[in-house]
Amino acid sequence: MLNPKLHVREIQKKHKNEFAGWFKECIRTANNAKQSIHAELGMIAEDSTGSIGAQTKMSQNYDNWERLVEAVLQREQYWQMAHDHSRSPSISSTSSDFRSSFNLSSSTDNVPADIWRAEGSSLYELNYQQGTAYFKDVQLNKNKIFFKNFIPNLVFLGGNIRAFEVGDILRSPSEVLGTGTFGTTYKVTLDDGTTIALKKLKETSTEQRKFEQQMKVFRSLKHKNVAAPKAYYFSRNMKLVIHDYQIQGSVSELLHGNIAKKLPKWETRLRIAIGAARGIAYIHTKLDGKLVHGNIKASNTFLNSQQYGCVSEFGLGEVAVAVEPFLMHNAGYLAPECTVNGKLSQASDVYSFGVLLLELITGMSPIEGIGVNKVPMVTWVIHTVKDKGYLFVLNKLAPSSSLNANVEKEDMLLVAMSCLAENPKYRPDMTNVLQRVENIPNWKKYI
Ligand SMILES: Nc1ncnc2c1ncn2[C@@H]1O[C@H](COP(=O)(O)OP(=O)(O)OP(=O)(O)O)[C@@H](O)[C@H]1O
Repeated sequence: MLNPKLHVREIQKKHKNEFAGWFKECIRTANNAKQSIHAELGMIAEDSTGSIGAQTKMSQNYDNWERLVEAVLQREQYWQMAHDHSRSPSISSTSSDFRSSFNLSSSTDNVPADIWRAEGSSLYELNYQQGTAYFKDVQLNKNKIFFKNFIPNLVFLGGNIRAFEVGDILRSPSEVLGTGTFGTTYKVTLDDGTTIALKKLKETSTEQRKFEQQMKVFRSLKHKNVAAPKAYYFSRNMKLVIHDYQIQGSVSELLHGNIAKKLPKWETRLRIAIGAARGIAYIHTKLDGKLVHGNIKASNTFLNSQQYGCVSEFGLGEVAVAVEPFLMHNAGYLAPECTVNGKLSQASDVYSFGVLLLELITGMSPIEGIGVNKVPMVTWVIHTVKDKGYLFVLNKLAPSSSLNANVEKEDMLLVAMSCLAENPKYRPDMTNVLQRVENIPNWKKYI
């Protein structure tokens, strides 16, 4: 593999428009080719077990697709980028990070801004506004620069994930983790052992531009309590969203997946609450304070590497198949007004967070029935706190032998109850909720 440190600035200066035009054309042609072959092949067909991996036919399809894209590109002579340059590009072996800026007009959508070698990989990154696409090879031949094996498929959104291709996913073993509101999630183990969570969205007619805009929003989210997607794939027939696989499982599994019904330590639950509150409060500050998570629940909350909660699976309502909030798989978490006006909001996020707090305090699922009438836990708590007070509820659902934990659970129940106000106007905003949740623990007692 050649060292791709190319002295292209001179070329780029002289031929900026030519490069930009080339890339635009290249992406357009490749996308057209990709779409027509997808239409023919129908890409990923799930087999009866729901597995999407190790399908010879599929990898053949992918090879065909790759060959077609390459053929189209070659035919159109888009490979040849630097013809007729008066100065030949040279190869340097002194670069430590391989970066070679093309700095094409990055203000235009779909026009790449940078190309460099993907760390620890044989792929070459091409960055453009919506994310990062990959080439397999870059070659120099005399005064010509060749970009080989254009891979216009997966777009990476930053973060520490190694570059791979849709073909890698198709060839890798996968298992279904579950099917939710927006699609089916698979755990895929890549050939080097890396695991990813891949969500195949239900059929949607979302325009590519809208989809990519939402991905751009995801790309702008950088917070340790927010598990944002790492890559996506968009074609007419298939939309994939890729996250890191969360090895510790979701908070739902931690609370309810244990056969022995052993709850995580109270201290862990405190950290989950604080982390999730930080993540949601951060999301609420984005897009001029207009971004809504829209799907807060225990199965979308995970533990980050510091063992604090982090929230995932947000904003998919914007790009996935249109789902009325009350048809979402979020029974028990949905704010009452959403069942009437069908609109998710930051206030409805606050309500859902209040439900998550109750779940952490009691260890019960929000819809688990209480008493002979099997009243759902959240409804029971809301009514019983009003009738009989906080201590009665805690003694019944969350008894604890430690005085400190009792005090903290009571504080958390107070915060939860304010989030669960029936009228959204009376719910605190997430910044306020965060402050209160952060003040609950008496950390000295845990040292
Ligand atoms: N990144 C991930 N790592 C590990 N498990 C995950 C990951 N993403 C989702 N899961 C798990 O996969 C299962 C299915 O998730 P999915 O998001 O498709 O549905 P859901 O959470 O039940 O509902 P919704 O679509 O409304 O979020 C859930 O148990 C979820 O906790």
